[in-house]
Amino acid sequence: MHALRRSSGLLGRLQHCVAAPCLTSVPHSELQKRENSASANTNYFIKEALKELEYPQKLQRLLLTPQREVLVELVITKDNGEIETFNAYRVQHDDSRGPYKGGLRYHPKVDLDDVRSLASLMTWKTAVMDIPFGGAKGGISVDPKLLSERELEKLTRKLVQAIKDTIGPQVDIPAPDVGSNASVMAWFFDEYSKFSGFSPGVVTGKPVHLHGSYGREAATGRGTVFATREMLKATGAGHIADKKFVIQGFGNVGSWAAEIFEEHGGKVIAVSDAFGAVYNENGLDIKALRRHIADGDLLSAFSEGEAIDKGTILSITCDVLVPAAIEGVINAETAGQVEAKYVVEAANGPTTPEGDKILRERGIIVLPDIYTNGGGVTVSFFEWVQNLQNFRWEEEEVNKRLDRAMTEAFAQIWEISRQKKLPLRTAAFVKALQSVTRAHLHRGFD
Ligand SMILES: NC(=O)C1=CN([C@@H]2O[C@H](COP(=O)(O)OP(=O)(O)OC[C@H]3O[C@@H](n4cnc5c(N)ncnc54)[C@H](OP(=O)(O)O)[C@@H]3O)[C@@H](O)[C@H]2O)C=CC1
Ligand SMILES: O=C(O)CCC(=O)C(=O)O
Repeated sequence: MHALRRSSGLLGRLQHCVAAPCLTSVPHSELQKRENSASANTNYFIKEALKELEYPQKLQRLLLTPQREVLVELVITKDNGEIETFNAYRVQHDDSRGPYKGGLRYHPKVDLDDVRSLASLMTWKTAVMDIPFGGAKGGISVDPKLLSERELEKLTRKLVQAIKDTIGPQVDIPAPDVGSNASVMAWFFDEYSKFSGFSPGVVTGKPVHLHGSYGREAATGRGTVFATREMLKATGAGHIADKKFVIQGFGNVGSWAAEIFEEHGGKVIAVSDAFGAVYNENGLDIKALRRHIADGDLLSAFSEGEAIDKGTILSITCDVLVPAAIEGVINAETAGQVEAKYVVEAANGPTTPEGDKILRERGIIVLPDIYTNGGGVTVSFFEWVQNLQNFRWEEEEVNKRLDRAMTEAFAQIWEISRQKKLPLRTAAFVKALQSVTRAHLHRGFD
């Protein structure tokens, strides 16, 4: 711990970084910590793990503080000739273990505080999964459903033009998140390459025919299933095959997780999206449901299930509840209604500290986000490696490596949890904090 005394030098450098690259200044009100904000919730969980580690205050601050925050305004001309502006963010939390890495969220409610929280989660996730990346996240305050494809493309290209000097294949590598997808990543790659030459490694989650990786689209859902399998095994609960699952969110992560749970013999008895929910006590036919949605039909109109109020999804009796949509859904009001033995956090930040406390008191085991959904960034890492090598792996190879990564990370978290008698979330943060701290100490601060 001797080297930690030098952390004030690094803090100085970080403070400089925070101020220097902002393309417009961040409103002071935005920078103030909000009670119960997403970043306050994330920091609460980190601090809980820091109590186990007893690191000096300056080091704690270094681990909690993002290294750089970029806020830009994007202006596009819409198809009808009107001009519209959007706020966009990229927060780079920590790069001690490798280039910054994390998705781009296109959502009307996204703000700097959300992105700050999500960037921090990426730092701990890459460390938990032991892949050589740091943590970052980006977002645009936009409802992508209200833009035409052409407008969305323009907006993405404007984002690249605005942040191109702070990203790059060895610097910061974005990826899909809520509201963005492989097409967005293709535009991103194309626009960046205009400035820097052919650079497929600047972004992951690209279409498979355009330097994407087999298996990336399904990776977060598939990783969630592997994670659940390991948890059920370790806790003596048996296999996925005889379990009932309820999934909130039926986008990329939720729908792939549902399909792969079903492939493993699990019964997915209810799923929801932003507009509705559908239930079948014998298990929904997930492939048929996905086809139904791909045809443009409402999830709740699926004829092989009963439409239910989406507000009831968290309280349906099941073995495993999988929040796979948005933040903060399991909170002081809802945690008491959860009727599952396990909560598997496929979404980022679905449980607030208050919600987490209630689940713990009720003996419900929570598999934390920074591990559960780490399959996405793990296969993003595989994609990046393939891009650097100009080479392609078979899907079977990708999935096998993903399985190994999820299994090994679980074993380490489980061991810490057992040895230190900690909930899995705190154990995961302990593992991640130790790994990131070790990287900082080895690299030095001068
Ligand atoms: N994509 C990835 O690889 C990764 C994603 N994650 C996390 O997983 C979560 C989901 O991301 P992803 O699947 O990519 O996003 P998508 O945009 O593909 O899907 C989000 C899903 O959540 C639904 N949703 C939105 N609001 C609500 C609500 N209030 N109640 C119920 N459902 C709702 C959406 O419904 P609708 O379609 O009707 O809008 C949609 O089905 C996020 O927390 C994300 O950060 C984590 C790691 C990697
Ligand atoms: O694939 C990636 O690089 C990051 C995905 C992401 O944003 C996440 O894990 O939350």
